[in-house]
Amino acid sequence: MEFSERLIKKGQPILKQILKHPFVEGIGQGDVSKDALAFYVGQDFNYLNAFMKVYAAAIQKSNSRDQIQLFTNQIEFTLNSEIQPHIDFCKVAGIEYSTVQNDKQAPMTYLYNEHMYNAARTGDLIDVVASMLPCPWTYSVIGETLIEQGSSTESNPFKSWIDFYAGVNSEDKMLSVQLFDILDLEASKYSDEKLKEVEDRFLKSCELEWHFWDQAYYQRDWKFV
Ligand SMILES: Cc1ncc(CO)c(N)n1
Repeated sequence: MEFSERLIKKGQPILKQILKHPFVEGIGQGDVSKDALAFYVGQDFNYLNAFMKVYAAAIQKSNSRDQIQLFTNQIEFTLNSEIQPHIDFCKVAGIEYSTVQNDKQAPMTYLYNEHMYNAARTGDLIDVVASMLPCPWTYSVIGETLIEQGSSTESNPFKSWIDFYAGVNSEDKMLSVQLFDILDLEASKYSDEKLKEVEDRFLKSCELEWHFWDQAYYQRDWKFV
């Protein structure tokens, strides 16, 4: 079995939980609380800033110009295109995008960002890519699944959000395929023991995706700090 197949297989139980999460189901049903949406966008703005910096680490660790090109395109996409889904959520929440851009990192955002930075600091390209992949992977599956479920209707206020991650995500989907290809290419260089570590980084990021939705749904912030 290819390394990527193994990760996709092991990630299925978490992916299923993500698809069942009330925030994600709420997007499908066109019904998520304004507080949850505002909290999500503030945290996701922060997360995507970290995500772009981790792409920069992936560039440092790249082995070819094709890889450098891929990561460069992705930074550009995150910076200039991925603001659209944030604007979609802000519109439904009835807030200005600028009002959440200085929100402090909540605990799970901190954990997820630090988890990626750890891979950037201590790992090789394979560690960095494994920690980043659940981001495009889970969102492309969310988008596709919501489309398949018939949720992208004119009356759903999240239509544009769903279409972005399902359709534009032909781009996101292609991206996850390309990133899985990098993992397979790199995996051949490493021992089973090392690949177990890489798998752990990947699965932790999958779980952190679930926590990210959950944190925003319940607006869980630091309690004492
Ligand atoms: C936390 C998180 N994961 C994935 C994506 C998709 O890029 C996003 N915007 N935020």
